[in-house]
Amino acid sequence: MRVVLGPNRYGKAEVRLVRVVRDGGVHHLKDLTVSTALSGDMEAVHLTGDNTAVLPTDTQKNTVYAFARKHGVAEIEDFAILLARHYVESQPAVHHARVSVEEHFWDRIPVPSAGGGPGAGDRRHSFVRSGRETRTCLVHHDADGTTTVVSGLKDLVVLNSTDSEFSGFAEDEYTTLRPTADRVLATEVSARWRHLPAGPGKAASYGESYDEVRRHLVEAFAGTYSLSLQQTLYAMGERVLNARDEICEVRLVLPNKHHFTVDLTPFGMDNPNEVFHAADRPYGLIEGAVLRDDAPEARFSWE
Ligand SMILES: O=c1[nH]c(=O)c2[nH]c(=O)[nH]c2[nH]1
Repeated sequence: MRVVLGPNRYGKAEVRLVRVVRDGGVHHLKDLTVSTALSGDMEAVHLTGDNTAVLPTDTQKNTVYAFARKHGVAEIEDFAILLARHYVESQPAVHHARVSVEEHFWDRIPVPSAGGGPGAGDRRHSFVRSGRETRTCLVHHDADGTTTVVSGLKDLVVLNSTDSEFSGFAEDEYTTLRPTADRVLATEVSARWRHLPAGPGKAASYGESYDEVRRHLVEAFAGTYSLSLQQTLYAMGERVLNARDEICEVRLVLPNKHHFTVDLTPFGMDNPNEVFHAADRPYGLIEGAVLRDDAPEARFSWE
């Protein structure tokens, strides 16, 4: 028996970066959490403690801040690609880089004004952290020249207060769930979508692509008469793939945020689907991938 080193990578996790762009007196914010991980010829460091091949995680972190200053931060995918290529192309021992970025949104604080007179509008340098979802991306760059891009979002909470049923399910001796023809359907969407290798089509930036995929996901959730969350999941993925040529696969994680009608009969009241207990756990967890049948090999895209 011989012991060998298995797959490994190392990097800096969750570098918090805020970049302010000063456009005259009007400021713009980018608030990111960046994680980098490198792999390659790392036998020596693990087996003998020889650090020659190791670009320190501290350096990886510094590069994130330096690149933010040098190149600015536009779309998170572009920033991640720049970093991933830099680590691989500048370090002979590094054969693969994985960069993940989360973007936290901020909204401008509106200026209060009496009757919308002079001074009405948005503050130039004051922001409130948005209640919106978090935008994400995961980029890999390999020494063979391959770059893969997965974009995504998380913490997007949506709810339909009707147009959702769940019935006709399998039953056994442990089943107590009653079929329902009208329930609340709520979920916190985690979605990731894989771009075709060429990236978004000529006209589409990653920003436009993100806005459109998000719109399609939300509209598909709202517009689907749901017989199960699984069916809604498929409809959401299918809608994105039909609408967006640059995407070849969508992966969704949808917790079923159960809303149970409260029994008010002890108080002599009915409850015609109006008062609910929003349970936080346990929750159903529905996960699935929807993809074009001609999608290219994913290789390391999702890792
Ligand atoms: O949409 C649903 N899918 C399920 O698989 C399931 N299981 C369950 O108890 N409720 C639901 N709802």
